Amino acid sequence: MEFVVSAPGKVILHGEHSVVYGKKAIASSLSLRTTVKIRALEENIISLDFSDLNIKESVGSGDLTILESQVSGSLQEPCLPNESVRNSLKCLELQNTNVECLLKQQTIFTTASLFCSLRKISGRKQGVELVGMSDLPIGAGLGSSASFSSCLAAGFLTLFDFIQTPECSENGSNKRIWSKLDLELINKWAFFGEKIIHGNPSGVDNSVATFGGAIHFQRGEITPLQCIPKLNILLINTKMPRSTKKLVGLVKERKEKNPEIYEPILQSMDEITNAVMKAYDQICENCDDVTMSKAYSDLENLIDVNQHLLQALGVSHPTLDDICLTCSTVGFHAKLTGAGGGGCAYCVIRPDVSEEAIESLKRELRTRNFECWECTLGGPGVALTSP
Ligand SMILES: Nc1ncnc2c1ncn2[C@@H]1O[C@H](COP(=O)(O)OP(=O)(O)OP(=O)(O)O)[C@@H](O)[C@H]1O
Ligand SMILES: C[C@@](O)(CCO)CC(=O)[O-]
Ligand SMILES: [Mg+2]
Repeated sequence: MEFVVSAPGKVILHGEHSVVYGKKAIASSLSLRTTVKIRALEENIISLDFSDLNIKESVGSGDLTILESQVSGSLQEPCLPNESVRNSLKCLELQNTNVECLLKQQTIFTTASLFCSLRKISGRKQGVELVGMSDLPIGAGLGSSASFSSCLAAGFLTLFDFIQTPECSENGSNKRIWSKLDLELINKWAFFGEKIIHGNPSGVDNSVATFGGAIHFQRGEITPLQCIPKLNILLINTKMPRSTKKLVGLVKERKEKNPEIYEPILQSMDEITNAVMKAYDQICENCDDVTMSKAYSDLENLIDVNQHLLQALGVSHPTLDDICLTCSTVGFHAKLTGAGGGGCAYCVIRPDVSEEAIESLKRELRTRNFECWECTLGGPGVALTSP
C-alpha cells in the first residue's frame, strides 16, 4: 500500500498563548503545506526520510517493541507514552545536544509514538516508510508541527484501515478530503502528536491543519468563520529559531507565579478577539467605503494592542519588535503569529494600498534580513493527494 497525504500550515490571526488558557482564537490555514509519502513495509521498522530536518534514519524493531510495550489507549482515547521511555530508545540516543539534534529527536519520537500507538490498537505487525517534505518554514510559528502531526495521523489511520481512503474531491482538485467523522478522528490523533511536540497545546493548530479554512476556536470548540474577510496578509519570517514548547512553558511559569498580573493580560487578549470578529463582520458586509475604512482602522489598532500584550507576556523578540516598528513607520500594522520568540509575524494589507507601497515595505524588510511573502488565507485541510 502506498499513498501521499498533505496538510496546511496556519496563521493565528489573534489569540495565540491566551487560547492555551481557554480564551478565544482566530486562525486560518495557509496555502503552504507539508507532504508525507507513506508506504507499508513487511519489515518491522520505521524508515524515515524528512529532508527538511536532514533526517534519514530508521527506528529498529527493538525500539518499536519497547515503545509498543509502553503505549496504551484506544482509538477514540489516545494516551501519550511516558516521557521516560525516551531514555531507552536507541533511535533517540543523543549524538549531541545542539538544537538541530533536539528537533530531530522530537520528530522521531512523535512519529514512532503515533505509529506504535495506532499499530498496537490495530494488532498489525507491518512497518512503514515515510518520505516527508514541507513548503513551510519549520519552527517558525506557521504550524509546521501541526501540519506534520495531521499528515502522520491521517496516514497511519489510513494505513491501519481505521479510516477509508476518501472519495474523489468536490472541485476536481487532486486533494481528496475525508468525511467529517474521519477528520474528527484524525484531529484527535494530530492533537496527540502536538502534545508530544508542544507539551501543553490548545489544539487550535492541529484543528486548522486538519479541517482547513478559517476558524474561531475555544476549548476545543471549532466554529468555521462564516466569512473569511478578503484579508491580504504579508507573512514576515525573522528566521530566528525557537521552540514553541519552551515559549508555552515560559507563559505557564509566569502565570503561575503572578496570576494577578497575567490573567488580566490573557483576558484582554480574549476581548481583542471579540472585537476583531466584529471588525471582520463589517469588512465582510461589503459596507460603504467609510465604514470599511473604519473597520480596517479598528483591525489595525487591535493588531497593535495584541502585539503589545504579547510583548508583556514575554514572548516577543527584538527581531519581531523590529519588524513591527519597520511596518508601522510606513503605515502598516504587524504582530507576531504563533508562539513568538522569533519565527513569524504578519501584517494586514488594506485593499487600497498601492503595489509600490507593498514592494517598498518588502525591500526594507529584506534589507533587514527578513524573509517576506504575500499569502492568501483559507484553503483545504489534510487531504489524500495521491494515488
Ligand atoms: N516537515 C517536517 N518534517 C519533520 N518534522 C517536522 C516537520 N515540520 C515540523 N516538524 C516537527 O515540528 C517541530 C517544530 O514545531 P514547533 O511547534 O516548535 O514549531 P511550529 O509548529 O512551526 O510553530 P508554532 O507551533 O508556533 O506554529 C520540529 O522540531 C519537528 O520536530
Ligand atoms: C502559542 C500557541 O497558542 C500557538 C502556537 O502556534 C500554543 C497552542 O495554542 O498550542
Ligand atoms: Mg507547532
